[in-house]
Amino acid sequence: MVTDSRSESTSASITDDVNIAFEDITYKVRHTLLPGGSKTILNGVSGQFNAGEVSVIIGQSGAGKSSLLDILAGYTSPTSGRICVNGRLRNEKLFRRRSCYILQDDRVQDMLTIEESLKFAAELKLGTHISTQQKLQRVEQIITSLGVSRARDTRAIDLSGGQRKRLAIGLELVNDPPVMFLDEPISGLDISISKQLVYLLRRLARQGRTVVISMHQPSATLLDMVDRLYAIVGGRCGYMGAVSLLVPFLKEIDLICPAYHNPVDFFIEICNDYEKDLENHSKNGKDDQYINNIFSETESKLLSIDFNIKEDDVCLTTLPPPKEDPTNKILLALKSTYPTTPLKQFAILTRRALLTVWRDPSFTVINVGIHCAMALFVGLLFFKVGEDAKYVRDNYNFLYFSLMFLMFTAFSGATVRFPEQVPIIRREHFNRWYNTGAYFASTLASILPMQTISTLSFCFITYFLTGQPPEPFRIATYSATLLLVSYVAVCVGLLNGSLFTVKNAVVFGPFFIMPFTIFSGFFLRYSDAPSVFRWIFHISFLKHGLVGLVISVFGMNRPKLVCTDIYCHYAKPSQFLKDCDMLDEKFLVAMVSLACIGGVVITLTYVILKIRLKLRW
Ligand SMILES: Nc1ncnc2c1ncn2[C@@H]1O[C@H](COP(=O)(O)OP(=O)(O)OP(=O)(O)O)[C@@H](O)[C@H]1O
Repeated sequence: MVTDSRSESTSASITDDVNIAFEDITYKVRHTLLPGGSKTILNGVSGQFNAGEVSVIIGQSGAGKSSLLDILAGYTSPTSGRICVNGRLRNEKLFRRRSCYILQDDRVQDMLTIEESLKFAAELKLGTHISTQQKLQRVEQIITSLGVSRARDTRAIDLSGGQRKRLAIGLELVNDPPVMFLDEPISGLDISISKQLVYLLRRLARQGRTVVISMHQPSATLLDMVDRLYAIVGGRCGYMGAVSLLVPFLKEIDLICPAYHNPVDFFIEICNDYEKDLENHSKNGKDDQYINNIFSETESKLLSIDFNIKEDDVCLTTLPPPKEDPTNKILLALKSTYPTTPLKQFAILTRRALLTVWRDPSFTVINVGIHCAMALFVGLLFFKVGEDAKYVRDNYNFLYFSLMFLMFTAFSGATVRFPEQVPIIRREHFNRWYNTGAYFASTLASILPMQTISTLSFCFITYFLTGQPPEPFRIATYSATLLLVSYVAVCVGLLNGSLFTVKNAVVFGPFFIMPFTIFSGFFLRYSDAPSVFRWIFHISFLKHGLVGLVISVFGMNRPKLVCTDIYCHYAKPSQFLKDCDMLDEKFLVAMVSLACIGGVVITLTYVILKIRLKLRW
């Protein structure tokens, strides 16, 4: 029956069917740590979704539709139960290679246009067995099929809610997966776009894909394009079968749907009152007698209805499968989960991130502008303090302020980076666009150039305005120190952002930075600190930064300074180094320490991001 129904497909069919069956799925969540503090979301539900069909999960809000979809897509694990693919226990890794999950959250890259987003997706998600020409053709087909041709050059930030939703769907259609899960894909779309979208999904299903969609309450027009209904009532199955058999099913338990009434509307209205009867009658999803004539019914209905949809506007051809033997399951399971190599992923993601950064004025013009404006202000405030021994203390204050300013700007800019991106990364990573390492490296590669420009602008303006020694070697060490400090601050900001949401990251930010500030050596010298706290100086990147700056300006055998007063205590720079507890400090050691702290923070951030994506927290 499945094969017959595919004859309407205009293009080649998917070669291997993926039929999904699930049995006794229970899903519980803990809302408190106290005993008994768990809530059962799904209660022993069973059912099956087949290739070639459009299956729709319906139910009231909070019934458990998204939870079931999350479990079927492999996004969350059930507390108990079995999921089988083509009659055998599902292999998660293999399944993820062949499926995509379009979540309810439709966040996309705001600074990219529809066409750019789709092209980046095609580059990342389609392997080398697809030519560039085919990739572009695919992008064109998706733009036309989703009805977004007129907005193709509009940045996502300026799209309407419905257009963003369609873009989010289009991004996952790029690689032509055999199994598609879509959570509420038509919410926020008008009826004509909803029809076009469901019709597209139906055509994709007819090419042999397994399409499972969750919807609140599909309208009668949409129902005509649906093959299988799976109704959830309070975490249990209330019906599984053909749309046309829902009314007879209800009649068997004396629930009569009024004539000319949408049966799904009727079902949703009465389901709460008859929860137990519905569960018993459908055997919690185990009864398959209502799925017998799914196709013949819906096909005949559909052919008799004018959908007012232009066939050519809703068409996606199937893509050639990768050159691998799909029957060799062991080899496939061992192979990388991603269609492109990590290096290629890194290159594409870096290009995408740089384009995004370049288009976001807060990261370019404003960032550099603020650094230059602040450098001019500070430079004038501490004008020429570096030339006179009388102002050595002021010069020291200037050095510390520079350190703090660059640290804070770098830290706060990086802090919001991950929390803003996590919903997007989570979706893309789950749908196997790229691995965490490639994404992480591309984030660093896209932040550091802008950080370098901003920091160096600040460095050079202040260095000359404050009258520091015009010696190339000192300029180089001074700039290198500030650059390294700002890079480490970026890493600490990323670490903070990898742990929290935007709000919490901003609240916790100062707590992250405070220990480094107190133990920087500016407020409290190493030798004056209680010995129990001294180790913190060694891990404070600000301490090593301050050492680097002070040595650059006052160290490295700097000759006696000019003194315009009767007496200058710090005319000899070595006296100042002694009083700062820095006489024995080495510039190189400070730089190596900074690099090591940066390395540790980067590694920690990467591990946390990886865990966060794995646990989907
Ligand atoms: N982690 C969780 N902790 C506590 N309750 C949860 C958790 N996840 C889901 N729930 C609850 O489980 C129920 C089912 O949630 P689910 O999102 O699956 O419903 P839904 O049918 O998709 O609803 P909607 O159509 O409104 O999206 C809801 O009452 C929800 O509050």
